[in-house]
Amino acid sequence: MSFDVDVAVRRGEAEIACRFTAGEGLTVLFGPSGIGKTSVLTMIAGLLRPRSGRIAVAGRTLFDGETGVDVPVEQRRVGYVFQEPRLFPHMSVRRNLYYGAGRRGEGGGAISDDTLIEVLGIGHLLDRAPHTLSGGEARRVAIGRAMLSNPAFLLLDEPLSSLDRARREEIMVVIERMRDQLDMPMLMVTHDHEEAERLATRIVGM
Ligand SMILES: Nc1ncnc2c1ncn2[C@@H]1O[C@H](COP(=O)(O)OP(=O)(O)OP(=O)(O)O)[C@@H](O)[C@H]1O
Repeated sequence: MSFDVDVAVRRGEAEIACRFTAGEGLTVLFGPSGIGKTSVLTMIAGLLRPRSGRIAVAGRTLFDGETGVDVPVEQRRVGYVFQEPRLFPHMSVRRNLYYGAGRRGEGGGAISDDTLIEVLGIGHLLDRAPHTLSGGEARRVAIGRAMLSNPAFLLLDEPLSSLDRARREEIMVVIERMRDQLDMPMLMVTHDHEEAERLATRIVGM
């Protein structure tokens, strides 16, 4: 089981509850704007505490309201790709990419750095500054930065939003390759039906 999630939380006026299990590959959390998809990702990441419930990823319990387990965010080994790329503006692409790489232990991650940079198609961008990148390039670097921190699982929050058609296609191809080539649980949020249908191994409706 890659994701085993059963959480509830209140945010302002909104009561958010979500329950699903998913196997290997890419799980898509699908639903309309405001339903609570981002909130679910932040609970799985450990940035928002559920009022109750349980979160396990790849067999490891990260939160359990009954037994009091609540693994801190920095120990969850989560790769989080936010809705906006959020690259550090004063660092080159290379330094952005390797920002979290100190966490890689002996033997590196599930994929070598060179392979990852090749899959993402960002090898020619390493010495560039973030403000010189297109939206699609910046997204690919943000995905690379998350992956190079050697995460145990990957959370992607609308990684295709606000990109034009060509850039969306580029990122979709990258996500498909990661889904098919990496043995890593991936959970992606979208409100776009076509994206969900194309990329998901399993779709969870919210
Ligand atoms: N800090 C907050 N204070 C009050 N209400 C909040 C807060 N954060 C989120 N909410 C509310 O919780 C609900 C879920 O928000 P969330 O961002 O998780 O939804 P979403 O499905 O990811 O939406 P979108 O697709 O628009 O990003 C919304 O109704 C939102 O208004």
